[in-house]
Amino acid sequence: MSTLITNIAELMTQDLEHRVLRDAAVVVEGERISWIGAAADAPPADEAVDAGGRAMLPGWVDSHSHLLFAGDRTAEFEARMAGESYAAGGIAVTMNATRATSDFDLTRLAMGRVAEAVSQGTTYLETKTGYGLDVEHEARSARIASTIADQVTYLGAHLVPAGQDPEEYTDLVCGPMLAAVRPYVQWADVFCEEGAFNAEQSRRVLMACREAGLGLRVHGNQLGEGPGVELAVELGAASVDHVNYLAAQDVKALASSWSGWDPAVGTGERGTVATCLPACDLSTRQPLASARELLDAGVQVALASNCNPGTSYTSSMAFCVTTAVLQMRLSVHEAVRAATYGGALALHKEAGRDTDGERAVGSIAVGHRADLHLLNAPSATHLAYRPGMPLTYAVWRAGVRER
Ligand SMILES: N=CN[C@@H](CCC(=O)O)C(=O)O
Ligand SMILES: [Zn+2]
Repeated sequence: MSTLITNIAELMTQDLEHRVLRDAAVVVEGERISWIGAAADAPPADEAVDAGGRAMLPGWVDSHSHLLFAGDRTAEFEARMAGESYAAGGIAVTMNATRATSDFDLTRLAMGRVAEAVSQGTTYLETKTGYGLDVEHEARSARIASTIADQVTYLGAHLVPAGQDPEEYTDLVCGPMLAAVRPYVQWADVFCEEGAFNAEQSRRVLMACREAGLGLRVHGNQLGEGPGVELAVELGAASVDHVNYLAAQDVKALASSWSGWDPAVGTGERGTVATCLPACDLSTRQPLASARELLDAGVQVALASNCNPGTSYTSSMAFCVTTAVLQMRLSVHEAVRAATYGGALALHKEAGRDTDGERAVGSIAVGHRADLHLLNAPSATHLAYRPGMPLTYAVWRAGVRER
């Protein structure tokens, strides 16, 4: 079954050549893109969809979310808006609510969040464990996550539960908890921050997880300068996320991690993606991550929602893109790229890395997964020009029309 989507006013491909086509068309065959080009040259297909002069982008790739949770932290948010600072301790509130929720309800809640994200144009997403924090509940979160998300990250090292010895808990994370989640996860992450895990504990967790065959990610430099970025680069993590407080040597380390990468062809030795989480930064009243400086230094940047009940209770990638343009000084093209191709890069799913038989995501090109986002606007610029407007008009995920 093939579908021709024609009359696309602006097709922002986010491919390796950064092409933006005008008066374009796309043909979808099964779950992949089989043709793109000028609408006037489009081949026939089984069915046709008139895009009505709207703009099309790749579906958003949300490379950082925490969707396996129950409960609500409105009171903590209100306190923060009244001047309190964010602290890692709030995670325990969500841990208690999550543990007390049945498998059925936790699955239903997480599925609902995925549906919300997809209805806003997200077509590929990662999510994390991290609100179970014992062997049984981390394994349960990982198992449920593997049924609702495209990729799953083990975040047993999110917080040391009250009353537990930090070193003993770190042993648990590196040992029995890792073994229990291992069948369900591709990545491991650690919250390397004051009040969570120190550099030595973080290193221990990351090395054990790497030994177990997991790719690495780090929550780092969110609440102050710290060792997270340095550790992520040293251990070859795929991404370091938050990056609000960067010393000059952190930017340098991130940039040099990409020195063996050729962005024009998307090959070479990959570095550590800096993932910026602007919705979180606004909700925690942290300085917005310096995405402009990072891009100018040659770092590959992703934008992600960080959807979670504590610091960023939104899955709106459009909001992140809007903020990146209006407040972080990215161009619309750069912001959309960070929220599509950048996320794919952080998840090892970008063009050229189609090693496991699934199609590349985060860009529109022949052979890639047909993850398409049609805006109710003639150009992607409207994402910033009309902030907060519901601009998602249609979504295809792996070739299936979702909306
Ligand atoms: N910073 C660490 N973890 C989450 C927040 C977790 C929470 O407060 O529930 C984040 O990415 O912001
Ligand atoms: Zn997070």
